[in-house]
Amino acid sequence: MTQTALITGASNGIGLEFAKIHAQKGGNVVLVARSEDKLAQLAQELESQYNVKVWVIAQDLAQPNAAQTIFETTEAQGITVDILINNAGVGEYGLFIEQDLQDKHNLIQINMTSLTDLTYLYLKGMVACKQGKILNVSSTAGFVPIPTQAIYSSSKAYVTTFSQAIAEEVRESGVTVTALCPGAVATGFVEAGNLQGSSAWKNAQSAKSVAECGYQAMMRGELVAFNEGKLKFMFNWIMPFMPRSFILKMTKQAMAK
Ligand SMILES: NC(=O)C1=CN([C@@H]2O[C@H](COP(=O)(O)OP(=O)(O)OC[C@H]3O[C@@H](n4cnc5c(N)ncnc54)[C@H](OP(=O)(O)O)[C@@H]3O)[C@@H](O)[C@H]2O)C=CC1
Ligand SMILES: CC(=O)[C@H](N)C(=O)O
Repeated sequence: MTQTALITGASNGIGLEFAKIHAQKGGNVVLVARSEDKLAQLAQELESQYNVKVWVIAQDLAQPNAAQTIFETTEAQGITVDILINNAGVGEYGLFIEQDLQDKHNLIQINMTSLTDLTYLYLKGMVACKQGKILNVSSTAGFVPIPTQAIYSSSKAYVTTFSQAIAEEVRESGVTVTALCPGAVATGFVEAGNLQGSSAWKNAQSAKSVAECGYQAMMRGELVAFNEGKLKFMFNWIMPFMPRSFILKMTKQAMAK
């Protein structure tokens, strides 16, 4: 049966690659982002190249009602979302007290609140049908506190914890929830988050490789997925045993420009 995937942040980076992967496998796609022109172009390309159905929903996930609007749109069009990929997210760089508070509210809305709302709205139907998959794109940043990314790293800690908790809640239902925790990835995220020059991205991975890893982990129903084995080992078996003061010095240094 053709499965429909709703992918947020599908106009660029990792989300764009998720859309290509799913369409290549014959899946229908709902593309969500702000850039309607880019999404329309991508929709045309995917439909002609893979003979799948593609819908475009242009929505700003920084808006409080964005998730409800997206849900009402798919409901109104009779679209059953079998796979939800909450990929959209924004970064940050700088000392907390020097940040614009509205920008932080937007980051929290996009990275946490809209992700939560979309998960709530679509998970209910998946559990009722006893099938479905959710992939929440988190980050290795969620495993450690990061000076200059204080709210971003906290937002990803939320995504990783939230995803595991609801995965266990619905485990008997046939629905799986996966948190994908990439390391540095070479996308527009770096420029958009004013992160350019930070040594953390010196060995950034490709968006394509991260999406492939995340998609496979989602299909296997993994709880928490890393795109690199060394990161999985480090964040699961090394970092938890390090002194907090040492981790803070290490993350601060990694973000230094
Ligand atoms: N790049 C990296 O190093 C890492 C990224 N991640 C995570 O991966 C995910 C994808 O990031 P990545 O692909 O790298 O970033 P990109 O900046 O390349 O893509 C971000 C996507 O999110 C969309 N987006 C941004 N703001 C909004 C908004 N307000 N409303 C709706 N959509 C929005 C953008 O579309 P548009 O502008 O058209 O709205 C774009 O499609 C994020 O959750 C990020 O935290 C995790 C670890 C590392
Ligand atoms: C390199 C990082 O801080 C992290 N992976 C992120 O930006 O999400």
